Amino acid sequence: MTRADRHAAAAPLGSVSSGGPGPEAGGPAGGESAAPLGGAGGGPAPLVVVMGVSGSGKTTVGVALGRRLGLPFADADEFHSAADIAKMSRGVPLDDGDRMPWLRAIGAWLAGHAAGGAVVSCSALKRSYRDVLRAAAPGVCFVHLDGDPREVRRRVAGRRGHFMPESLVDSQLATLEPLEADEPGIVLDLGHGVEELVEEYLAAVARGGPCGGRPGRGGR
Ligand SMILES: Nc1ncnc2c1ncn2[C@@H]1O[C@H](COP(=O)(O)OP(=O)(O)O)[C@@H](O)[C@H]1O
Ligand SMILES: O=C(O)[C@H](O)[C@@H](O)[C@H](O)[C@H](O)COP(=O)(O)O
Repeated sequence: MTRADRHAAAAPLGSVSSGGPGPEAGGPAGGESAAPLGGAGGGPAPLVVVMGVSGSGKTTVGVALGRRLGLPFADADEFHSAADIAKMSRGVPLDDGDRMPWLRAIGAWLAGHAAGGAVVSCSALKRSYRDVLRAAAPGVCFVHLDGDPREVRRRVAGRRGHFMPESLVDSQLATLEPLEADEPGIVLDLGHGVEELVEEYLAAVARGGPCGGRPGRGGR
């Protein structure tokens, strides 16, 4: 049993506190009005990765999006090994070698949910990391929460009970590679309200944008 599985067994539904709900903790991500929306125009169910640096709001928005879409939610934090968590807790950024098995595990989770749709929050900072996720789950759409680094630092500094120190935000920002034109996804302003961001995602889908059908519509 992985750390993620163990967490999932005990995790509450729909929590957005440190770590958030683990893989499979979601089932459908809770919520009163959790009607599965499916893909735009009756297309495939959404398979969404909410990406961005630590503190951008991935977990919070991912939970809200999963709830709104009526889809399972998983937080990539729950796929980290204990060694990864210890390393970040010491203020040492993960490297590619640390991240690859983690990304493959998240990709496997996405692949397992490709038919019904799902939402994952995962930093997915580099193109090469997103390539790993896309290789496992070709229909995935990335929702990048981007914006003011000062707001990101403020959020991480104010967050309690999370292993990620504020000192690692600069490394996260330096590592971040924005979505490229051929990567299906959208960019949203992390400074907007959570429900506003959910609405912005839904509006982008309704417009038939990059996440409006899958796979493979590039551009934004
Ligand atoms: N859109 C938002 N507006 C205001 N605060 C937010 C928003 N999204 C997240 N937060 C807050 O910012 C902090 C970091 O959010 P979190 O979802 O843990 O980010 P991440 O998963 O990207 O590290 C949390 O305290 C959360 O409540
Ligand atoms: O690739 C990484 O270095 C980590 O995955 C990192 O990006 C992630 O952000 C941490 O797990 C902190 O968790 P939060 O992003 O939820 O703050």
